[in-house]
Amino acid sequence: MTFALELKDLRKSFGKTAIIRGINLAVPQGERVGIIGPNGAGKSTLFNLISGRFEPTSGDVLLNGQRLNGKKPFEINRMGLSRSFQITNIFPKLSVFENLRCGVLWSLGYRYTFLKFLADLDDANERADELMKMVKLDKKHDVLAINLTYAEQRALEIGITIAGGANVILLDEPTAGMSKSETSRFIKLIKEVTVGKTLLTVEHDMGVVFGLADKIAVVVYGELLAYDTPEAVRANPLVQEAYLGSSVADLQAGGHQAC
Ligand SMILES: Nc1ncnc2c1ncn2[C@@H]1O[C@H](COP(=O)(O)OP(=O)(O)OP(=O)(O)O)[C@@H](O)[C@H]1O
Repeated sequence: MTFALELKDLRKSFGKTAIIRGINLAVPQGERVGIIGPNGAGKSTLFNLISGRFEPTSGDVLLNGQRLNGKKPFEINRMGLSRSFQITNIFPKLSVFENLRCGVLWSLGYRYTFLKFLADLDDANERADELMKMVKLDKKHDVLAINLTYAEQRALEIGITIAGGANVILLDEPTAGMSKSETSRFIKLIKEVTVGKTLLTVEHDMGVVFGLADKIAVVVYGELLAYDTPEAVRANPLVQEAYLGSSVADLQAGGHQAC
């Protein structure tokens, strides 16, 4: 079976310090995975290894069965993996529509060839319109990104992240900074726009993780402590032990406190 994403004995050290210590994980197409773990456990490092920002010290990352080792982030993106970077993908002085069209053109591999640009433009306009509806920003067509609310900017960012049709999507704390009601609307939106896609999120808010993920990967001290359904993870004594103090109650409740 080919998995959408596979990590094989993945390791990363900075100097002599081992941060990721032999992670094995196989994620089937269409599964939504929440990555949780105490502060400093290695979650961001893991994301950076998967998206090609860091080169593994040893081990493999496979995307749709293809080894990613040595590939640059933009090459990995073209192979079907897209990562959001909390607003930084957005051009503040472009409109919602223009931002999404840029995302589409970039994903089409548009390389400033004027004739190719013209040929692609109709398709790109159509796709940008479709994305705008998907992320519920169709009423904001001409609004400059800088003038959107924070939650709308995050929605635009998701639109740009999925613009190229990548089948594996990585989201860093997608609801960080949102109010409770914005958060639940946003979880619904993420679920809608990622139907059929493989989704990985790094998230501190347990309410978001338990609301979004089919499976939860628990990373502790650079190792995968558990990879299971939210119910099984919540009941796992090893996981509870890793989350000392109030976070145990939080885990059990699947509440909205940060871990
Ligand atoms: N580029 C780097 N060079 C050296 N050490 C690093 C580097 N990046 C991360 N680390 C170290 O690796 C460890 C894991 O960091 P990482 O950011 O991956 O953890 P995390 O689980 O995402 O933490 P948090 O939940 O606090 O964001 C930390 O001790 C951090 O200091």
